[in-house]
Amino acid sequence: MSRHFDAIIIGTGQAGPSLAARFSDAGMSVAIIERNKFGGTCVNTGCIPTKTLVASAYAAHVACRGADYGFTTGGAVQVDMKRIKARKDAVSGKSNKGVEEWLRGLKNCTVIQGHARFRSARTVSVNDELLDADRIFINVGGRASVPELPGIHDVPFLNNSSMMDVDFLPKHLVVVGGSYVGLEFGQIYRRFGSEVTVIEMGPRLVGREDEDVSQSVREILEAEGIKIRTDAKCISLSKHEGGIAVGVDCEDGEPEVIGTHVLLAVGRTPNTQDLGLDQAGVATDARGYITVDDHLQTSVPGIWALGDCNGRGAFTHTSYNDYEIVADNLLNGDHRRVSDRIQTYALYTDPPLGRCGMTENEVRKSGRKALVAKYPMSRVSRAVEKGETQGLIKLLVDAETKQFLGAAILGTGGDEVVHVLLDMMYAKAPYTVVQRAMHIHPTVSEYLPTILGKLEPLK
Ligand SMILES: Cc1cc2nc3c(=O)[nH]c(=O)nc-3n(C[C@H](O)[C@H](O)[C@H](O)COP(=O)(O)OP(=O)(O)OC[C@H]3O[C@@H](n4cnc5c(N)ncnc54)[C@H](O)[C@@H]3O)c2cc1C
Ligand SMILES: NC(=O)c1ccc[n+]([C@@H]2O[C@H](COP(=O)([O-])OP(=O)(O)OC[C@H]3O[C@@H](n4cnc5c(N)ncnc54)[C@H](O)[C@@H]3O)[C@@H](O)[C@H]2O)c1
Repeated sequence: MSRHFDAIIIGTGQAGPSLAARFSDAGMSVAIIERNKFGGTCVNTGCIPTKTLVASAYAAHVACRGADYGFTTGGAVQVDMKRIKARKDAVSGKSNKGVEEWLRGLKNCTVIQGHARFRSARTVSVNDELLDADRIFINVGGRASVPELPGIHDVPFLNNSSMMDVDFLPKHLVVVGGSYVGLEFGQIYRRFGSEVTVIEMGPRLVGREDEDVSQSVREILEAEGIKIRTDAKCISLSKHEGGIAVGVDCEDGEPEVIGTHVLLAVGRTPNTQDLGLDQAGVATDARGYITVDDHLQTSVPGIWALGDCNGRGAFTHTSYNDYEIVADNLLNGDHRRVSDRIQTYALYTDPPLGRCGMTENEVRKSGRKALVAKYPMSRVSRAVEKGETQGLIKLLVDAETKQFLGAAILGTGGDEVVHVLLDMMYAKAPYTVVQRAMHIHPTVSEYLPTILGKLEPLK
């Protein structure tokens, strides 16, 4: 005998809990299953704890720059890693508790802790119990990838989850992977006082971005004393009397980096291998991501996949947007589609990189006629006043429609300012709307009309 629900949700990431609440409000009976911590990656080992650490690192960095602003701290800035971790744990813990209490308080929702596994297209097992529903929603997220690097089984290494337990200052943190996870943690620990080396196998950091953006990010990190090794074609790990030796095999520089700790930040793997997807007939791609259509339905009618596990996004906002699409389509008879959303994200180094739409490289590849304008942050007066002049602004516009194609804002406030451009893209408005708008002084946004005045054909 199985227990029947109108809907079963597997995982409490960034889509599952909101979906449970919407269904519960609509009078549907819902079972939501979580095998680990409520709130998933973002809440416990991702966005929330890392951005809390970014804030501590920023405060320490500004304190170290006291002389630039006209104050002294009465000695060298000392970080207390136990207190930094306690602050991070408090912020993250509050959110984790909030998700659990919210779910347990929903009137038509049954919260079950345990590992869920499909037994058929309509049945799921958890803790030796069978549940069934006509609609099942998968929100199982992902975990840090562990590539089969030579020596990987011989040495200890950290990932984004185990980094959450670090309450000491690594003497020399070697970060393998020069993208979101690696660069955010790398800068955080450099600002806390660790020696940091980032090793990236590609030719540049944040390889999805344009060359000028990658180069600018690199200069910002190097200026803080982070060592960067790109083109590390053959990475290996081995024990060393000084800690761990990371073989880098770069085109230039030392062939080995000796660190006390290694952080692996080389991408994510979806949590789909132990879900019994074959029992339900749900298809995955070669990398284990659940294949979905434009409405997020899987290969099996009645089963949807939301968040990182569907490979259609890898951010909290894409997972939350998946929830909005599914809920609006099912409950409001809407026809929302994944393909209607515009790519956007931020890299939370300091200064941050705010991005929306296409990169310059992507625009070139698309072959369309475009206009581009670039402007250094050092000429933005708000940045000068704040003493935070690193970075650049780049705007891309379609030459014929005059609509924005994309933007990169690497600089103070870049994660917020980019929304001006993003919303114009959703509105399909021409760039002249922004150019004629009056903005507040002194802000980074007030420069957008000036920068748009410098648009020229993309060569
Ligand atoms: C270090 C780091 C920093 C990040 N920072 C940002 C950021 O600043 N901004 C941003 O937008 N994104 C960020 N991300 C990405 C973001 O965390 C994820 O995209 C987001 O959490 C979406 O996850 P999700 O909803 O797919 O599921 P998740 O949050 O991964 O949750 C899935 C849940 O399902 C549970 N589960 C899995 N399998 C089962 C099963 N069989 N049975 C029961 N439960 C199961 C898991 O325990 C987990 O709780 C960051 C990620 C990392 C790693
Ligand atoms: N600010 C944010 O929104 C944020 C922050 C952190 C993480 N995230 C999410 O988490 C996901 C994972 O981030 P990530 O940085 O781990 O992965 P990623 O896929 O963004 O980057 C992995 C990096 O590691 C490199 N790499 C891969 N294998 C390697 C190897 N064997 N040796 C050396 N380098 C190697 C890649 O070239 C790439 O630069 C991202 O896709 C992102 O969506 C988002």
